[in-house]
Amino acid sequence: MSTYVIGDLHGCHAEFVSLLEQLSFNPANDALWLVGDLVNRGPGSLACLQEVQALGSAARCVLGNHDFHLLVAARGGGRLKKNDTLSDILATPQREQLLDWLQSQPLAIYENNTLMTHAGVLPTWRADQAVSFSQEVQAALLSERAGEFLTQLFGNQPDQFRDDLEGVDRLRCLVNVFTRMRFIDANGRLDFAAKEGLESAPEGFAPWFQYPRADALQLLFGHWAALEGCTPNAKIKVEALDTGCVWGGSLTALNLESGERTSVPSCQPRH
Ligand SMILES: Nc1ncnc2c1ncn2[C@@H]1O[C@H](COP(=O)(O)OP(=O)(O)OP(=O)(O)OP(=O)(O)OC[C@H]2O[C@@H](n3cnc4c(N)ncnc43)[C@H](O)[C@@H]2O)[C@@H](O)[C@H]1O
Repeated sequence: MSTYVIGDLHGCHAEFVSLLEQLSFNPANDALWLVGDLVNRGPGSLACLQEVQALGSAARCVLGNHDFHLLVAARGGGRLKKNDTLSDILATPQREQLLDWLQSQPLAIYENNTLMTHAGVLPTWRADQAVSFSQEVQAALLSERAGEFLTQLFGNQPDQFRDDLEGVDRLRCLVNVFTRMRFIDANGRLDFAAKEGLESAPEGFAPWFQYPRADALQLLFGHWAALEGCTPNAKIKVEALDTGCVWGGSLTALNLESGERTSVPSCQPRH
């Protein structure tokens, strides 16, 4: 039995199928963890959602910012953007069932001293706190007022988590840490402007994984394609899994037991 962690699919269905074949993935014996952003930008968002859902309990995933973008577009009054590739999901007769499934996914998965989130966690958050914060957001997503929550979700403030934050401000801040974080300052304040490589760090900010932690937790994340799967000068045990498939890079799986990485090349044009 093997556990494979796969980076951002972003609708790259052909590459997903090819990677599972290369791994000889067997849902009866193996487990699949997905770091989120199953959909958008690539051509096969609907097929990716269907494929992951069809794997049943063999696949576990966390929500990414583009998964939230889909939920907000479908159920929170949001608008699609010019380059979004989500129309096939919004038009399919399976739409409500697929969205219900997506909306019920967590933002953090923790097992065997390993924590998976889409973008990362703040260095001050213990694993049990991250799981509890994920459960807070999940409770809002599963509540009767989920539509109202999705309507108010998007925004960049508050950009610094404090435990006394309440209501939708607290939830927005938690979602932004879990799904959008890249650079933070020494006080844990998030920057939302810089999206490229480490050279794009704003003054006084550093990648979240360059701050030390008090524990020896292993962190798994995707989201940051410009890292090309690397975490230079990391102060923690961490694996970056987004190798930019949708940007013409590759789709990568990490075998959690052996530490071995397997990649398949992208079918998308290089950006
Ligand atoms: N609470 C909330 N508030 C607001 N919005 C919310 C939200 N929750 C969810 N959202 C959603 O999140 C979006 C904003 O998220 P952001 O995280 O701010 O930005 P993004 O550009 O959408 O990031 P993406 O996830 O695509 O990252 P990637 O590294 O692939 O790509 C980033 C860049 O990297 C570049 N890149 C890729 N590969 C590279 C490489 N090898 N080298 C250099 N650059 C590379 C690409 O060109 C690209 O420009 C909003 O549009 C909204 O829909």
